[in-house]
Amino acid sequence: MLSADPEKNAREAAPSEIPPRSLPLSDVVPRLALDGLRQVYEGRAVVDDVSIEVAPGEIVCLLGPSGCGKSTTLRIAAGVERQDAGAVAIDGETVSDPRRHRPPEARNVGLVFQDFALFPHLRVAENIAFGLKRADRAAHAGRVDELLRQVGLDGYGPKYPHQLSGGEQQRVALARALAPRPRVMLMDEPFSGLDKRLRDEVRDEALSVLKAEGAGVLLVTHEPEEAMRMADRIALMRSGRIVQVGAPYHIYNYPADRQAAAFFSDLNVIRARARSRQLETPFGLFLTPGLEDGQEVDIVIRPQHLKIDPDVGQGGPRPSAANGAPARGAVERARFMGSDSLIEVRMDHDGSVLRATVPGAWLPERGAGLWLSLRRDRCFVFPAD
Ligand SMILES: Nc1ncnc2c1ncn2[C@@H]1O[C@H](COP(=O)(O)OP(=O)(O)OP(=O)(O)O)[C@@H](O)[C@H]1O
Repeated sequence: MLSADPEKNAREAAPSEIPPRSLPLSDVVPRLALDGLRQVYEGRAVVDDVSIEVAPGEIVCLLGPSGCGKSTTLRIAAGVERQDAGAVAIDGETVSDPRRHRPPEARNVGLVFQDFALFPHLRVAENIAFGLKRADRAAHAGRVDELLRQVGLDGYGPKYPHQLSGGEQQRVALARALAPRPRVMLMDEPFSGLDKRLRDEVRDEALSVLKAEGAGVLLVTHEPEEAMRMADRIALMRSGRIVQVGAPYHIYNYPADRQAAAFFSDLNVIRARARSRQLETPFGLFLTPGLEDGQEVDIVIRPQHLKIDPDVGQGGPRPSAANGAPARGAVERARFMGSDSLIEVRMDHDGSVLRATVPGAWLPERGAGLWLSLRRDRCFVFPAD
């Protein structure tokens, strides 16, 4: 039975699919703990009561649209900005609150920010060695070579920054931040300047090194796919607040609200009104015992979760508990997208267009009849916008 609580729907629909959530263990002191951070600019709270913990060896991605406060949160964690309220602790020790403020260089954090700056007059190897403590520099002559290899820049040590592309410079900045083996690594879109193949390689290598060393990584990105690929946990931000935290699987499959769902993919939305504890729709009944009579809701489903059956003139597939009843429509447009095909279907019952994706290449003719069904275990029901 569906309720307006998507987590409850999901739990009831597919309990065996839910993996354990990778929350930090409560008896482990977090590498980084942000507690009730708040920052106000020009009368607007751009960071509003943000709390999150990063465990040793954990990668947490702050994910959200442009301007939602991700970078400001990271800058406060680094100490390059002072918060109006809240506290930052590293390995259990408070390094900043409204009364105290330890500067960034005294926090044992690695920083990789968008506006990274290399020393132009120093060679690549010297730039990286700068990240090592003075005493370590001589003792770890091989460390610079190891770091260069990790970021895919073997042999670049003698070059100067101006001889490098933007992406190469970015990787030198990453190596410099990795050099002192920081306990906390703060990264703001650190791989954005790299092309896809290189980005995957450098990212996987850098993050596995950080994980192996037990660092806590807080990483900012606005790309959902990147966050899903990298994160142990994603903290979804909107308008200065964290709206949901969880493992990528959890955030994707059990979004907190419609906007959270929309952040990861296109959505189909079917508006309905509750009556006698159910929703009557062209796709069959949805039982919604938790809804009041008259409440308007949106039934939301991702394009890849619609079930498609070609109309072969026999009235469509039989209704079932898993998929409800099918509704008929006609192909408006079909496009090949690379790994899958996107089919836009104009529905007979109300002329609305629903989008469905199928793996591989399938391009039915415009006007071809199709039956669409909504997989009940993949539907979310949210209060109407
Ligand atoms: N020093 C500042 N003074 C005034 N407003 C600021 C300042 N720094 C940031 N802002 C505003 O605070 C909001 C949050 O900015 P922030 O850089 O944290 O967002 P973001 O989520 O990292 O965005 P993006 O992904 O575009 O980098 C934005 O509206 C920004 O314009």
